[in-house]
Amino acid sequence: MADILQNVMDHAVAVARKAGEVVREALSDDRKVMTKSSAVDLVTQTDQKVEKLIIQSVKEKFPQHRFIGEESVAAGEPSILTDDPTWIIDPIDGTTNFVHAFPFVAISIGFTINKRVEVGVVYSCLEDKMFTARRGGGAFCNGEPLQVSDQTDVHRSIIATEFGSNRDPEVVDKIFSSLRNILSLPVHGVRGAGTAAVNLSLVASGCVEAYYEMGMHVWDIAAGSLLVLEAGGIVMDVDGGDADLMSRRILAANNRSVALRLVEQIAPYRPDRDDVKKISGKWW
Ligand SMILES: O=P(O)(O)O[C@H]1[C@H](O)[C@@H](O)[C@H](O)[C@@H](O)[C@@H]1O
Ligand SMILES: [Mg+2]
Repeated sequence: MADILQNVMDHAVAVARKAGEVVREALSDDRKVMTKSSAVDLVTQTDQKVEKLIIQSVKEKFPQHRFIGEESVAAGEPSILTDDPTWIIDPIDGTTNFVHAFPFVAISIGFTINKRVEVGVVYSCLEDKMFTARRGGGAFCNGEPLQVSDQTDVHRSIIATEFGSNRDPEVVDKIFSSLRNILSLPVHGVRGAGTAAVNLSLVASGCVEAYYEMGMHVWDIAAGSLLVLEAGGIVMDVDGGDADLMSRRILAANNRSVALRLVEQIAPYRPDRDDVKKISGKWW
């Protein structure tokens, strides 16, 4: 088992690095948006190209493994997490950043067995930072160990979050209600890198105390959530319950006391789960 996980880690790092090269090259000449002009959840050809590259390369080495990838799911593949070894891939986390050349873009690769993340790799490719974690083995950035912040006072904290891509007025109201509550606690600041994977790596690195969001997907958070746990932090639901990878809700923090102060301030809502989709009139 340990050997398999080491092989998975090595392969994930190698393929994330290769993917990062493709993203960096595309930054100067291939950022055209494929989505219709009014859409805010953007997709580019580079997202699709990079996901293909990652999946092909993993399939050659691990033919029995399953995949959940952002672009494959968009193309109709199921997004069901089973007990089988599964690679959970976001080829470009921060596609909107990529399109605008806003400099935080990550390749996120999580690997689960029995529905639990065992390996997490987040490559913040414009910063050239390779974040890695193995369950029980610590979290690292470019080989240096990571540790969450030791701040216990939420008033001395920076909290990361995102506005997401849902423009439903009720959802937008909830987002602003949470923000107003948290800002007026008060806290030192609120930030957002534009990518869940990078926000989670910022928690793991001790640069922000917490990150919360509702509406992102499993491929945005699978790898990063292990980084936070392995750097000594915690991951839970935004209502303080157990974390659920497929729920599209996350609160990751340096410690329980900061997390629970945030739970009191967050106005929760429930996006449709990642593993419940209506296709041709049928739920699966
Ligand atoms: O779509 P990508 O860029 O893979 O993922 C991002 C979502 O689009 C955005 O809505 C969300 O706020 C962000 O956290 C996520 O990483
Ligand atoms: Mg993403």
